[in-house]
Amino acid sequence: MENTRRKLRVLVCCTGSVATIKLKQLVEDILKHELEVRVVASERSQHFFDAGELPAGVEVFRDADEWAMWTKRGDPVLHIDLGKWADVVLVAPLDANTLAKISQGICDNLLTCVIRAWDIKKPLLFCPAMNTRMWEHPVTATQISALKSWGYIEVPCIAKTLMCGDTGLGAMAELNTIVATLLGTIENIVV
Ligand SMILES: CC(C)(CO)[C@@H](O)C(=O)NCCC(=O)N/C=C\S
Repeated sequence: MENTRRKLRVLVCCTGSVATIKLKQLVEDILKHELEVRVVASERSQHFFDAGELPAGVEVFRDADEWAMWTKRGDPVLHIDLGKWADVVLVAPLDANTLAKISQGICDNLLTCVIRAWDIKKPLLFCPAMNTRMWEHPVTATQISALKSWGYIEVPCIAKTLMCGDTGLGAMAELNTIVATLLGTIENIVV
């Protein structure tokens, strides 16, 4: 009896942290595990990666795609359709701005609209990444707690010498940690 189940679908959402320079490697690492990947890129995240360098077949969705696709009743509503498509959302990296927006329910771009409309019965993992000074500001812990209160799964940041030369917490978790947490989260999903 061949396996009639489809591959699990991972929606990787990337934001405007410099850690988005690791997106290509992250997607490649996820694809090693019989998973399907699509990417939602915020406008600022595009400064840190080249969509043309991602593995073939990995579609990247941007704010403009939402408006190009919907013009009249019956047209697809991208942020809803992407949420229905995905079995799991992985926000990697989650920058300070998007953390704040998600924690308050702000939805002013494709990425935050997908998350605002997310079915919280399905898993959502987030990988904070920001400068140490941002990480240590008390507002951060408040916002992280809000996301965890909804059942979202944090892949905690780690201490490194950051791109600006500061040394401390705020670096995105290592890719192997992110992928291991993802696999552990989805291993019991049956589609
Ligand atoms: C970029 C990378 C992955 C290199 O190892 C690491 O420094 C990191 O996760 N930085 C994210 C923190 C950040 O956004 N800093 C912004 C200003 S310092």
